Amino acid sequence: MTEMEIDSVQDEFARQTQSFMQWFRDLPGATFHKDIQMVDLRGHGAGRGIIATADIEPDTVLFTIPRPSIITTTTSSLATHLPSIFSESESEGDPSNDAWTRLILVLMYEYLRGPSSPWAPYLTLLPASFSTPMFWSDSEIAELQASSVVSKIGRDSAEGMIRSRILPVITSHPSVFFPSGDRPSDDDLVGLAHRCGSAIMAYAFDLDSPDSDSDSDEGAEDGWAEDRDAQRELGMVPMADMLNADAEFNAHIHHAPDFLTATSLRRIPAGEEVLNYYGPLPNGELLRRYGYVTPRHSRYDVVELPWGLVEPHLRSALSANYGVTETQWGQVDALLARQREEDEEEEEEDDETFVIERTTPDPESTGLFPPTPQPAITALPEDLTERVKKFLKTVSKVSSSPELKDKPTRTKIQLETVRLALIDRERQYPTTLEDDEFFLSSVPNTPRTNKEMAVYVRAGEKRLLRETQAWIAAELAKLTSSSSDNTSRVRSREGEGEADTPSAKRRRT
Ligand SMILES: C[S@@+](CC[C@H](N)C(=O)[O-])C[C@H]1O[C@@H](n2cnc3c(N)ncnc32)[C@H](O)[C@@H]1O
Repeated sequence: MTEMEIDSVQDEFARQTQSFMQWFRDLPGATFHKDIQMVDLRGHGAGRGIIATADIEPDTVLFTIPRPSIITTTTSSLATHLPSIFSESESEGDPSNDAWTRLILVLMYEYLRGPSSPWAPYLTLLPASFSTPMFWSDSEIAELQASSVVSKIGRDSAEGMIRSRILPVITSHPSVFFPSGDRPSDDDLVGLAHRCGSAIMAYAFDLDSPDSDSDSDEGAEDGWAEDRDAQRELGMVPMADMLNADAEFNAHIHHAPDFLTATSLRRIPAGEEVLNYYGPLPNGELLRRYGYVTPRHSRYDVVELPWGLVEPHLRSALSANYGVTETQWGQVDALLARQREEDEEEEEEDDETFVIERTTPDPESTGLFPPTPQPAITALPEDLTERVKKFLKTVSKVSSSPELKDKPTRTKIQLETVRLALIDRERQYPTTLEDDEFFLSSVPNTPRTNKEMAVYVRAGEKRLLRETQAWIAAELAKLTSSSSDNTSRVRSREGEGEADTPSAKRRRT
């Protein structure tokens, strides 16, 4: 780009910000604190953001967003044109009737209205393109290596959903969506739907009902859309969604019946960015939904460990060290299959995965991390421990080895086999942690390019795998020293019920 072209892009960016600010200030009931300002943070790879221009005290209302200015299925006029789709009673069972699909339709409708949409100045601020992996090339996605994020990108399923649930609604109502008669091609509509879907993913709020004056974030993290399929009100909240975010933050969105407010959680010094919170997301998930990663989110990193990596090590350890025979394996498999049927445990399949994560304290009410405890591995996932225990107990029923009746022995087998599975899991990534750290050593503190972000994600996962292996090694050492110190005591407890192991905090991914 020539300097003149750069200037004109910058002018356009500033002009759009200005016209949005004017539009926002003119909304009946909207407020915007005099000591904050919307700024251009593209130099930091963060688009627009809001900064404090003077020191701000805790509990200060930073801005107020009147509910009617939020784009939802009730505030947009699309609902009046398509009552059959938007009225709950009439649309029951309709595949386009979920909060996610309906908001995509609403957003597309408002985009297609152009300048006549009441939200036109706001819509121009939403990105036309996204840096989320959904839009990466195959070679960029390959840089995520064995991260489980890869299987969650879902471009094909999004495309399928758009073609089967969004396009038919739009093309069968041309007078609503294309009143001027100018109908974009199907491919253009699919492109717009992708754009709206990604905007919802990175910008939409999961709105508390206007009837519940709530600060409660139960179920949804800080009001951000979590469960995309649930029948809940999702909305695009102008200004609230201009706040960037981090795992340490200084502002909070409060949902009141008639308006939403952004409030400071602590003193925000002049020059500091006002930051919201998107939840305790691992960097992989932050990248998938929002297209960026930050060092502070690393504490929430996760790795998925499939049962398929654990079971072979259990089987070979039990065959080699405890003499379990082929015939006995046949009996074990039959017993396990029967138990599965009796328990109706659908999840307990070969492709079941377990989420390895650190035990991490929640941020304090100021939005800062508590100084202690530091995030650390304190246990293996409870569901993994349970599954291994069940497996070992079943084997001990058919095996003649007396050692398998001994709880410390079973714990040792469990730890050793999971450690081997973790090593296998780490080997699924084609590069080592050391390779990745070498690459990252020449990258600025906050990675920006797709490759940098991908390496950051996969390195974080490898670090977690190493930490878990180190934790297991320490547990095994404790077990060995306590068994040599207390052989007699351990023997006297043989056959006792298994004590509860500490459980890692469970988190959905
Ligand atoms: C709700 S919007 C925030 C406003 C956005 N910066 C804009 O200009 O429209 C969320 C998007 O902002 C960007 N973002 C938010 N927090 C960020 C951060 N800490 N670092 C970099 N980008 C960030 C990401 O692109 C994300 O998808």
